[in-house]
Amino acid sequence: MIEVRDLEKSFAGRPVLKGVTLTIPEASTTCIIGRSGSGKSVLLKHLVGLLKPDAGRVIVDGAPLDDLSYSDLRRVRRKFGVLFQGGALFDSMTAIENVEFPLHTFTDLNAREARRRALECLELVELPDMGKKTPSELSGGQQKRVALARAIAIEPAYILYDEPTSGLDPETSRTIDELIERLGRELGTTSVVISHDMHSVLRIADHVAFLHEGQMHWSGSVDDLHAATDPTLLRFVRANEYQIGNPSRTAGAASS
Ligand SMILES: Nc1ncnc2c1ncn2[C@@H]1O[C@H](COP(=O)(O)OP(=O)(O)OP(=O)(O)O)[C@@H](O)[C@H]1O
Repeated sequence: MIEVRDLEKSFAGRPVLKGVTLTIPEASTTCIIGRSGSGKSVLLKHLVGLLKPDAGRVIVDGAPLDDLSYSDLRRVRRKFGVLFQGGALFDSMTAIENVEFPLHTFTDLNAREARRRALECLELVELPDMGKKTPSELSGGQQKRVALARAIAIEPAYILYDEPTSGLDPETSRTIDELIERLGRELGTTSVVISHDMHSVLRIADHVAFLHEGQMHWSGSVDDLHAATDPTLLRFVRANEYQIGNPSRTAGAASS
């Protein structure tokens, strides 16, 4: 479980997170939604200790990140796979080398074992034959899948996704959503997904957290979301061309 308590972060005196509190339960998918610039990526980076809060804390499986030594923090980071916005693959490496990278960094696997595990991961994301290609030879959707294979390579307990479907067409987005759902189910991971795409959120989320003006304005289950009456939340959802609380539209979205 990840607990975020009263998290505050400013950049150059400008507050981005103004006391964010959130609990991310295990073995489920939490989607963080919010307007562009509301601080979603900044929040995500705090979860894995890539940014240090000005105040407040992040507690991962009972361990407060701010109290950890470098080696303990490294051990906690080993629990995370991260799919950054844009995939962030290394252009100079082939797909399989990208997937092997965290295995060489975080595990004691030898070259042959790392290769075998990387191949397994490419199979899990249904790209078994793409290992020798470089990122520039892959489509946007394939790049995301390779990045996903890299994120799951070390068998993380948590996978963080920063807008995994941005820039993809609806069909490819759906494939990525299905993959996120399947990997969560099969690997038993806890997923945290930042998304603008309400169709995607409604497909994959167990819990939804709405970040607004630096604060966790609303959070609840998907059922709660359908029953929500909070005007700020509804404005955001409607601005994203989604109608909640309407089963026929929801059913259509789930199968579109
Ligand atoms: N390292 C940084 N230095 C200075 N400002 C930053 C830094 N990281 C983020 N910011 C600022 O913090 C604010 C929130 O950024 P963040 O990337 O978290 O937004 P977001 O909600 O993820 O937006 P989007 O949906 O567009 O990706 C922005 O104004 C951004 O410019």
